[in-house]
Amino acid sequence: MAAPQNIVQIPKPDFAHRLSVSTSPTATFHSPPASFSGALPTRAAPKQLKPFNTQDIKILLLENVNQSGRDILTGQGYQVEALKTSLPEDQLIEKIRDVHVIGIRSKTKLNEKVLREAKNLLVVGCFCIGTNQVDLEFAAKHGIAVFNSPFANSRSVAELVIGEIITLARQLGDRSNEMHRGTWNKVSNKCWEIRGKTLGIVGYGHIGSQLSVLAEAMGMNVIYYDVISLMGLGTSRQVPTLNELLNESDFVTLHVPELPETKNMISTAQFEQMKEGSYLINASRGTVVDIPALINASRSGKIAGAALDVYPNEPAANGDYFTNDLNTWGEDLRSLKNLILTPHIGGSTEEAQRAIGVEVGDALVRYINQGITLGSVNLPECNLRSLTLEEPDHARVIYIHQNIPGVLRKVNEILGNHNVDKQISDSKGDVAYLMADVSSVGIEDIKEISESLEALSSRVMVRVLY
Ligand SMILES: NC(=O)C1=CN([C@@H]2O[C@H](COP(=O)(O)OP(=O)(O)OC[C@H]3O[C@@H](n4cnc5c(N)ncnc54)[C@H](O)[C@@H]3O)[C@@H](O)[C@H]2O)C=CC1
Ligand SMILES: O=C(O)C(=O)COP(=O)(O)O
Repeated sequence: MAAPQNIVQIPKPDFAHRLSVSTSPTATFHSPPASFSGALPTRAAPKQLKPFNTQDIKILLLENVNQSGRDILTGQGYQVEALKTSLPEDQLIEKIRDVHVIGIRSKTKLNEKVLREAKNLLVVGCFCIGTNQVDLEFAAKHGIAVFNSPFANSRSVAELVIGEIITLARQLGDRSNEMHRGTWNKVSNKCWEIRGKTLGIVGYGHIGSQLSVLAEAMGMNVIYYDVISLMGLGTSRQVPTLNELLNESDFVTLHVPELPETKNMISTAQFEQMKEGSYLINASRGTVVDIPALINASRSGKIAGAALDVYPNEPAANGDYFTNDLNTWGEDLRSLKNLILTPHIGGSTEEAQRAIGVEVGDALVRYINQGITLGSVNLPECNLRSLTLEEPDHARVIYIHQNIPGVLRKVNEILGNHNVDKQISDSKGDVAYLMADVSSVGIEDIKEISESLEALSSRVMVRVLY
């Protein structure tokens, strides 16, 4: 479980009025919480909170984000609404208009249409690995940072796949279903040990490489195919083409991201390349396998079984939704032999979900309170050591802007009237991120800096934290 977070100081009620500016986080000033001393260790005591209204930060968490993440966010005094499911697009649009932060998992599609309505949105937390469900480029161009948890559930997926390899090799799904129906069917025909068999891993990233180690420990030979050249763990071996992998493998398992290039990566031609009686496992994304082609390969006996955890269309909530209404081939798929179907549970373990909650929750707090973008998947990664107690009249200026010539000169003209203690700036594609800590500034100075930056034509988003 996450360590309990310190509760932020209760704001003085008249503070926003004294500032005579809105307390909207996209336009206003926030100080870091006393509980957070920054990503880099510092000897000086972290700066105490000045009173400000953190109650104003509204967060919507969808898809049953783990309690660990919710605790971190509510511990900061943010207003958190947590729902168990994702939302239909129209309801999502209604809700997203209001919030500064949204937390999602793999199901919620934050496409351009939805993000266009998200006028107050500062940051998206993907409480999962995949970020294919978010229009990352649109978000970046509108100054919305996106964070994820790049590997906290990798082990859970790898373990599920190990379980599926044995389950397929021993036809456990079918035997268990038969027993549930009262049928005793003791067979050894086409049931195998996995020792000495070849596992072909497509995509040798966090999950693929973790799986490689586990599979070798169980006596499998491991080969892998990846678009980049990677060092094999143990005695695993990279093969130069997907076809070579398909030709050699007894089990093929897919661990690539959802990309245009991975759409229907395994289709009729690829099934033809697979060994007679081999097995396919997909716990990556539903678009990677052409399901009608899989149905044909299974019916013809080309493959002896398959395990699917992900589907092109997945329901928003738990219930009896896995029908032809969801995917036209639903019933055909369900009728196949030695086919394990799971409802996208690869990363769904207590360990993984807790760790993801903490990792993404912390990243959101760091970003909201300090503007630190370390780990962001769509903005340049910038960090500055935190402000301390010895720096009482400092402010942190964050200027997200178009990556075009001449911007820094204009920004520094604005900041130039003050002492800039430290500054960092980086760019990624069309968007650049600047952080500067300025000293000896009062409320009026902060207001003036904020308004001057807001007026620049290169502006994407301005935030001032103090
Ligand atoms: N079923 C579930 O619950 C879960 C599913 N996933 C899915 O698994 C995917 C993989 O996860 P990680 O291993 O963490 O990702 P990763 O980014 O660490 O590794 C992906 C690997 O695929 C390779 N790759 C990309 N395009 C390729 C192509 N066209 N051909 C061959 N290799 C290619 C990359 O070079 C990289 O090495 C995620 O993108 C996500 O969609 C992740 C977690 C849980
Ligand atoms: O981490 C991922 O990318 C996954 O696919 C797991 O998604 P989930 O959090 O279970 O919706």
